[in-house]
Amino acid sequence: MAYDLTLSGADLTASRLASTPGARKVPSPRLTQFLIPAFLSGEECAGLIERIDLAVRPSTITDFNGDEAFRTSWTGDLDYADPFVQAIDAKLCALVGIDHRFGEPLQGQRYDVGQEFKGHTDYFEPTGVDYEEHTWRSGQRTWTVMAYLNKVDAGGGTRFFGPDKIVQPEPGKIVAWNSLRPDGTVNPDTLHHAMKVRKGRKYVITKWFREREWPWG
Ligand SMILES: O=C(O)CCC(=O)C(=O)O
Ligand SMILES: [Fe+2]
Repeated sequence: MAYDLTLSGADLTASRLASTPGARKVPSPRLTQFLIPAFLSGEECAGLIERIDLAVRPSTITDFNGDEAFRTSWTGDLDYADPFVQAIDAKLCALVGIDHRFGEPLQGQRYDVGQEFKGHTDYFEPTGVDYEEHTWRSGQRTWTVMAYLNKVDAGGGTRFFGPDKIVQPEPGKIVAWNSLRPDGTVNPDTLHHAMKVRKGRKYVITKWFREREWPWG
């Protein structure tokens, strides 16, 4: 069997996403990004929401910039020992074709009315004071796979500044992008803002992949 050795791991993930039924590539030369409607079922979304609500703590950020209102949401860590969580994790890893070992533990985020996560990138800023601490073991973040779990009554879109596009929450919808450029450097065009929820609540899960293995137990 012949392999095309000119394809990178990122290319393989992109082609895998592109061939997923219903997937759409965002037509921007500035970043590699895909949208997939209703990838998670209603049952999967409901089970995740229930678990996030049980686990919430105030969200944190790296490289604090002095703005106390920068990320005002809730984070709920999802327990990989839970077979339900494990199945969702496996589904997301299979979607991008990246081994589970390269992913961080799945996180949930909840935004109540007025909560947001202002403009940020998911990669660790190479010039940031926290860079070494966050990357020495598993390396930089590569792909982000995020799923919206519910319909938000008003607000709560994710604005991407590279393509200047707002992705609206819809139950089970995936937005996935690569934080790195083809040469492996970070891509500032992946800057995004989880906009304030105006009415209702918003739930998402985020799965971040790394260059090297995550220290799973
Ligand atoms: O909730 C969103 O729309 C985006 C979340 C996000 O950007 C993050 O958790 O890094
Ligand atoms: Fe983000």
